[in-house]
Amino acid sequence: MSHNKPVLQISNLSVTFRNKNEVMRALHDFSCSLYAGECTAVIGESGCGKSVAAHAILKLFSDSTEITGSIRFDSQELITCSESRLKEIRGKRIGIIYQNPDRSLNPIYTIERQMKEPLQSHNISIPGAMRDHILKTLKRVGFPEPDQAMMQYPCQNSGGMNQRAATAVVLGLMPEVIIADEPTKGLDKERLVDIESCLMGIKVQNQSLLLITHDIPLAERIADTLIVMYAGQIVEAGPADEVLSSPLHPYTKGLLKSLPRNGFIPIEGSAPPLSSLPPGCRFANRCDCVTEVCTHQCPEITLTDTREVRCHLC
Ligand SMILES: Nc1ncnc2c1ncn2[C@@H]1O[C@H](COP(=O)(O)OP(=O)(O)OP(=O)(O)O)[C@@H](O)[C@H]1O
Ligand code: NI
Repeated sequence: MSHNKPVLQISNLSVTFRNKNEVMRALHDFSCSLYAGECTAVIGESGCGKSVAAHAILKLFSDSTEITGSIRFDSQELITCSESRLKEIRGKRIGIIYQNPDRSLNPIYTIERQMKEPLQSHNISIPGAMRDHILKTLKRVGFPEPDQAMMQYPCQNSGGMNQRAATAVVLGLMPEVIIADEPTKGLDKERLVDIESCLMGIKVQNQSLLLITHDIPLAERIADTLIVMYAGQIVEAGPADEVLSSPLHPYTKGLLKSLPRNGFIPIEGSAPPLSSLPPGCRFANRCDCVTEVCTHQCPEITLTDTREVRCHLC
């Protein structure tokens, strides 16, 4: 894949939460580059830090959370830029579809108003009528009768409808980068097809998509690049087709074996708690290939041609 300059370049992004008695590094040295017209998907089991990575890009944490590393966007460094500058970027230039749509919808606004207000507050002018733009965007996310959908309040909708309405709010702003945190969660089969074509549409419109998902077949169909995370770290990354057809890391291999088409074989055991991580490889206690070095030395990421992998044995 030949690449131009990335739209968003993330290097060594780390996030540490500090509560009263606990310091927890939920994300450790996360790096990736997002390109216009391409999708990067992030997979990994629950609690591995996918949403933390997504939220860190827009610094959506309280002040007690430490975020380090670098996020370059349009020649700006988001890690150090002011809150007022970030407010201009959030939504308008980098949009996020939250895992939980309740977070993005206002219960006392109709869907039309939810979509209109951010466009107005960001001074985004729409060629043609605003109403047409809203109707078109609602149709894109799978509302067959968008003129009715725009009159609804969130409490009148199902969870899946609100998930799609929240997606429409984000897409309506036409950001250059869209972060979608499990956008297909809780949707029935028919709506899954709508959202999938809508996600493909993001690429077609030359926007960049960071897709967080548990749905590996979906990632396989949409993603150009695949990132596999485990216990707060990237363990493998590379072109999606290569990672899925010839996985290098034992965790990626395990994830693929757990797919129904590959025999539904789960990975035994569970990931270590982020508050007390082992000194060696974080996957060592579940790895079939574990060796002496794995238990006491944390592997660094190594680059092999187009691939990245964090394993002593690869
Ligand atoms: N604001 C926060 N304060 C403290 N800990 C947090 C906060 N947000 C997330 N965490 C912790 O960070 C870890 C990673 O959480 P995260 O939500 O990123 O997981 P995930 O990979 O998105 O999982 P899922 O697939 O279930 O959504 C978890 O242990 C979670 O409890
Ligand atoms: Ni999540």
